[in-house]
Amino acid sequence: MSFRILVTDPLSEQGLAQLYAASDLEIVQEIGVSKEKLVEIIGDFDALLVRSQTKVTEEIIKAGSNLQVIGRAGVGVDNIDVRAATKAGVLVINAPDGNTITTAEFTFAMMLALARHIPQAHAKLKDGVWDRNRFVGVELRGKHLSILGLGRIGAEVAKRAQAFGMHVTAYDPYLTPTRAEKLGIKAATLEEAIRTADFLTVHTPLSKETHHLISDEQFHMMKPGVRILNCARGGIIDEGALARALEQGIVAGAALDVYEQEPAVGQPLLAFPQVISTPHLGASTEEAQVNVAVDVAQGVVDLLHGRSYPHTVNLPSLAPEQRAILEPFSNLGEVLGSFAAQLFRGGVHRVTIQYEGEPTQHATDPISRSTLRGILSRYYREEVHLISVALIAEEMGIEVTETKLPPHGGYTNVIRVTLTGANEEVTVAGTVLKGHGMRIIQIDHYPVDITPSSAMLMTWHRDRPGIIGRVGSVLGLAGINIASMQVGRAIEGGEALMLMAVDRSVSDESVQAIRDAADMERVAYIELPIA
Ligand SMILES: NC(=O)C1=CN([C@@H]2O[C@H](COP(=O)(O)OP(=O)(O)OC[C@H]3O[C@@H](n4cnc5c(N)ncnc54)[C@H](O)[C@@H]3O)[C@@H](O)[C@H]2O)C=CC1
Ligand SMILES: O=C(O)C(=O)COP(=O)(O)O
Repeated sequence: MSFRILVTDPLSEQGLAQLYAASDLEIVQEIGVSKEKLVEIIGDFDALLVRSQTKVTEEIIKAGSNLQVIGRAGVGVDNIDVRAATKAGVLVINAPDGNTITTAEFTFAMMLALARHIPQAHAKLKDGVWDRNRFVGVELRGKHLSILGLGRIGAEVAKRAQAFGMHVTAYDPYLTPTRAEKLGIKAATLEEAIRTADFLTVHTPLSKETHHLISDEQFHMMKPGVRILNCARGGIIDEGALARALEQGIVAGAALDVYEQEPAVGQPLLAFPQVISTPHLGASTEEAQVNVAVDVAQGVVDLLHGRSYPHTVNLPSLAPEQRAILEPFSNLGEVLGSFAAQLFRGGVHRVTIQYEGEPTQHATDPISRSTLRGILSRYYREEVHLISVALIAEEMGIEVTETKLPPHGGYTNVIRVTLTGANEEVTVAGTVLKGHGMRIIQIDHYPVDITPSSAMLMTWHRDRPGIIGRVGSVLGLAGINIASMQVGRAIEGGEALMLMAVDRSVSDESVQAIRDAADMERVAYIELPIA
């Protein structure tokens, strides 16, 4: 099998070398392709590689009928409709490590340039004016730097600022006091960070929460004379509010690398002499471009070949050893989910996945995703991807709850799936027995013990002699062998169920014949996702 990869933004050739080296990959470069052309051609590709220029919209993703992976050679994925990709089961990956230092250095270059008016003085001299009086700057030493977003880049900016004798304060909702202390940084609230800053720099992703994080209200809290930097994403700082703050003299200067609309030619902020600006160059060094292209190309190669990659944006990534531990539980979850969904007759309102024992010692998200896939595959017309299961459940209005309990009832591990609807509830539980594979151990309130198989038959009936024989003869006439069988009943002569693993599929006619022959309450033929 071979794969086709489309590259639409300029990526380092050195980074792409491993793609060219692989014999089963065909690489097509269409740099700067129009949206219309992209929609037209994307259907022929298994992977799309971009930087920040290509806007990967829902329309493009929908047209990408063969698309498996969208790779972003860099950090920010705000140019990719990740939700649409998730819904379509397309993995989005990025390369967040390769440009950290480059972007931190760039931010620092911008801070120094801003403090000392280097771009303005340079432009004057190039124009033939020797002016030593207009460009008196400020020192960084002793100034308060506030960093909003202390992630990879924010932390590297902090280190460099400390080397310059700045006092560093950071606001980041995920910053722990221990980490702040280790980095020698003052952790603050957003307001505190805003009020104390001489220099304020943003290093968050652009999200609903960070959009216009700095707007008129925040500018009015700032110390007059503050200097602002944005080398993260346009839109974190409200550009209109920044222009007003510059006009009002609150902001002494701003350094911008990123803009709400890019390319930002003609952006009114660029007309302010106190604003220095670059065309989204933060990650543009030879080193960073090789790094991110190598990383993302490796990610695409690994994922297309069924291996894992650590930087998946819309699916938690697992280390191979973790994968090996979780795989049997994920397979069990999918089987139980599929089983429960086939017993369920109405519309599911709620899915409860209960974990007991071993699975609770690990991240259960991958198991829950597989369980949901088992359930949703019954209802959804198209193939259900692990990437999109949570979103599909949300869109179908299904509430998903996970609970975790200590080991119970003699099993070291149990997964119990309960589907609840308006007037119906179905529970199926199972376990993984070391060296013996999965077992189904409970169906509703009946304890059972049976190895699930790809074809199963289940009956609900009143416990009485002769039932097994009648079912066996109908199956025998249809040429279907019973591989194993379990009978469960609460009390003698009461409600009972029979569960059989059969060697091949059972037709609707045979299901009806069993129902008639043994006067069964219900007979269900169940197919399970077992290879
Ligand atoms: N100008 C350029 O060319 C480049 C820009 N970038 C951008 O820089 C930004 C930071 O990148 P990294 O440090 O690699 O990302 P990161 O994910 O390591 O760090 C982001 C930090 O922001 C924090 N955060 C999230 N929401 C927040 C909020 N509401 N308030 C405060 N903090 C919040 C997170 O907890 C995290 O610590 C991204 O927007 C990225 O796209 C990255 C590389 C190059
Ligand atoms: O990595 C990021 O988030 C960047 O902003 C870099 O963007 P670029 O790849 O230079 O278009």
